[in-house]
Amino acid sequence: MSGHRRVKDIAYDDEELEDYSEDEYGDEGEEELSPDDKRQMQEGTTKVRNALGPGSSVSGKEIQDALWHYYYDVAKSVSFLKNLRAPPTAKKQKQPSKFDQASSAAQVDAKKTLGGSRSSYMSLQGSAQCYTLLVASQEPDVSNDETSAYPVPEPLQDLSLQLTATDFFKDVSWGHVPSHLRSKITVRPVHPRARLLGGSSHGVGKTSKLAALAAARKKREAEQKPAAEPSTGEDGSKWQPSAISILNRLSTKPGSDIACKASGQPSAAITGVLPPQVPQSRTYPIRRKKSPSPVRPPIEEPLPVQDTKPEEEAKLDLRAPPSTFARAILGKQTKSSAESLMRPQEDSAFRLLDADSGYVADLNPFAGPSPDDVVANAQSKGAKGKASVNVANAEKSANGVADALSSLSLEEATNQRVKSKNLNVLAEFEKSKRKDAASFVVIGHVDHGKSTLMGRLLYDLKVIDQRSIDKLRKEATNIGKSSFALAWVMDSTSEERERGVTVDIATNYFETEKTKFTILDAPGHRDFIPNMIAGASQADFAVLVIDASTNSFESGLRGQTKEHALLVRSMGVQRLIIAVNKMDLAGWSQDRFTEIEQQMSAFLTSAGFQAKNITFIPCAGLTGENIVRKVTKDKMPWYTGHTLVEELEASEPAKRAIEQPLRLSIADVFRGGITNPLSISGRVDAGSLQVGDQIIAMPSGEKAQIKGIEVDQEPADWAVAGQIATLHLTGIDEVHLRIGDIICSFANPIKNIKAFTTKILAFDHVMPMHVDVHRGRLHVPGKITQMLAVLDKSSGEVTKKKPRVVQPGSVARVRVELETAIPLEAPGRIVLRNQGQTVAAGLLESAE
Ligand SMILES: Nc1nc2c(ncn2[C@@H]2O[C@H](COP(=O)(O)OP(=O)(O)OP(=O)(O)O)[C@@H](O)[C@H]2O)c(=O)[nH]1
Repeated sequence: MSGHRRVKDIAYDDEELEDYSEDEYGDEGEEELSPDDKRQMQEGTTKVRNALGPGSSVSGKEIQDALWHYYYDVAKSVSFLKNLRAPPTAKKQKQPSKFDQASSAAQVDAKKTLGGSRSSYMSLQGSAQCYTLLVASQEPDVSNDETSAYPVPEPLQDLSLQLTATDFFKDVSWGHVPSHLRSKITVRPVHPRARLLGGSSHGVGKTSKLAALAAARKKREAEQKPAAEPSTGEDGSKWQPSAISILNRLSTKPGSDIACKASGQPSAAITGVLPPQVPQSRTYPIRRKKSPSPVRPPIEEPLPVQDTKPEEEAKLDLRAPPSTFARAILGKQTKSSAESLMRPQEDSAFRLLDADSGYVADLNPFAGPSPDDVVANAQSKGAKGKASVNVANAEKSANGVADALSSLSLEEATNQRVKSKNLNVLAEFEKSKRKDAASFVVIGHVDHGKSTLMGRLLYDLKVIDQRSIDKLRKEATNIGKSSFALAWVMDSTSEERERGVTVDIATNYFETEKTKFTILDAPGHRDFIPNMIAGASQADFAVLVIDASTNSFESGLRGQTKEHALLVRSMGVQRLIIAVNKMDLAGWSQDRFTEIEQQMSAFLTSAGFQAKNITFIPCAGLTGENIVRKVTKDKMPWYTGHTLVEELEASEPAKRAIEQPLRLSIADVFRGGITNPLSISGRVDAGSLQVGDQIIAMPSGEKAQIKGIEVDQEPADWAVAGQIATLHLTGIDEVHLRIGDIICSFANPIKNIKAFTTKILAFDHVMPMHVDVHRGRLHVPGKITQMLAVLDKSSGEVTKKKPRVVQPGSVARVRVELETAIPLEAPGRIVLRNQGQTVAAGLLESAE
């Protein structure tokens, strides 16, 4: 929703506010693209069309789908669409594989014999990468119908790319199957997947706007086409697409066991001969036209199959049998019910592990204390300082499974007490002569070259060896993304590599003579701003990457370049290095560099950065100019300043709040091995800690003890503010530790609060509204309940009391209430977001 409409919709009444956020967002998202999306789509379509040339047969819809899929990235969309239309022979010059040879032979054959008439289709070109095959019966093609869980793409126009499965397998001996038994092969697109669009696994936990729009579009299309109805059975019951696709896979071959069971014929595996031909309705149990339940049949009832005898129907229960664990838990008392859940065709291998077979002894798991009780008992005994845990008691009371657990708990219990060296950490830090530690977040609009720049930095500093880079180059080239090889040093997940888009913060390390640096490479795409906020919350300073090439700088300004800069400033970052990147594409032009420098300086100083804390460096991450090695005179004779590394080194060490109470924001929680079963990592925001310290985790309020510390991936006795440390903990369960929680000193914990007053800088119109409150990795829903005052930007004095709306760019004081209490304290920094947009960033003034 635009800020303009929001102003009109102001409602101070709490009840009205309740309805404000999610429903409206969902509806609007389903209706249409946002104006920004529309603009990007329009611009992108024109650019792609131009790049493809007038002779291209690519449709407008295909272009828009590609732009959507690649986040409006024109280059990627063009290359995808070109590949889509490229003739199969043009794709690879190298020796074709046996499969390729067979496939092209089949295509030639099919062209000769079948001409242009095609009843179904299959794109062979590119199919290996993009599609998986599903074999469906020759009955009405459910996977091709609109209600299918896997809608099939539009048929390709180029007939050389279209073949039926029957054509393809025509010359294969087992293809001589009577025509009424032949199957059709349909394609199931693997992409796009909603998960990537929906943000990272660490992230928001709800579908992104893009994913919501895509889902809505799909839903609308399905609703508009009555052709979807053929999936209704004779009795009017609708088949469940997902269930059907599962059954399709289970009933692929007429001779398979399941198909034989459905038909009442013995399977080939049992008889050693192929089954006689059977009527189709018997062969494929998916045609459950008399199904009484369209969703899932009741457990006791067999899957209804047309013309199938009742006792045979029972054999069609396709449910998975209970696991060994489930059977062990169910034990003998529930044997009959367990038995009733078993499929009749269960295999003998499974029976070997059957609870009745003797491998799992008579188990009555409820006779003694539960495994959790045993662990808890042992832990509490350890915590009380008893020298030894009463293992005998545990053995007596627990069954076999619990015995194993009790021995584990014994070890954990004895580890509970970790002796502190009682170090004077401040003195240790002073005399340690450790290199300075600094972490910086790399920010900027999507695709401006952040990851490539960092990959180049690590490569030129020899943190990454030549072999690893060669390997990445090869892998990137194999999927047609050779230009992303350096970015892959940072972007390590398959999703990120496939899409060429960073999703979550990537961390890497390097050191120079003076300083140990931690790189926090942030995603540039606006859907992943929560992850960017998380990265920025751990940074001492920021590197803002700007693409200098034509139009890119300008589109970045309308996109995330300004938003990221404002966000980091609001989160306390004062120093900014601006890498004016891709200077190779800007012809190493001094004019372009100066233009960017002037525009950005004006904006950044108005946003609260001091001119002395901003530095501009012209560079090219891809080719490596001015990153570690200086640019040669023939390219940029006009530049005599620092390289990026020199500028990083020149950054003054950030002031550390070492003497304040301990505050560490958890960035990750992980289970280690036997020696360190539970660990967390995060930046020490304030204070210090050492091995043996008692700490408290907030908001859970649970205590724990530090068993070990790692700093810079090496064991350490202590850590201080500014360092990113890994803590191995004992005496706490992992359920009490979540990403975003705060680790505090035992003596001085942070408070959980449910409301606060904050001074905000408005990015958008701000009014009483629902907001997500972000603090580092933590974010909770809340709402702005009171608009207290508009403030003068420089003096902070009240210029207007109780405003109805705060305009973008203004500073104001508002009161925020949270749905759940979280650990926050003044002067903490928070970001307020609404419907995926950053509306304000603020400094906490008082907590309630
Ligand atoms: N010509 C040229 N291309 C570059 C340069 N730096 C990056 N690129 C290309 O720009 C594209 C995007 O680069 P990335 O490093 O993935 O961009 P990013 O900013 O990290 O992208 P996100 O993290 O997804 O926001 C890739 O194709 C790079 O090869 C450069 O200096 N010159």
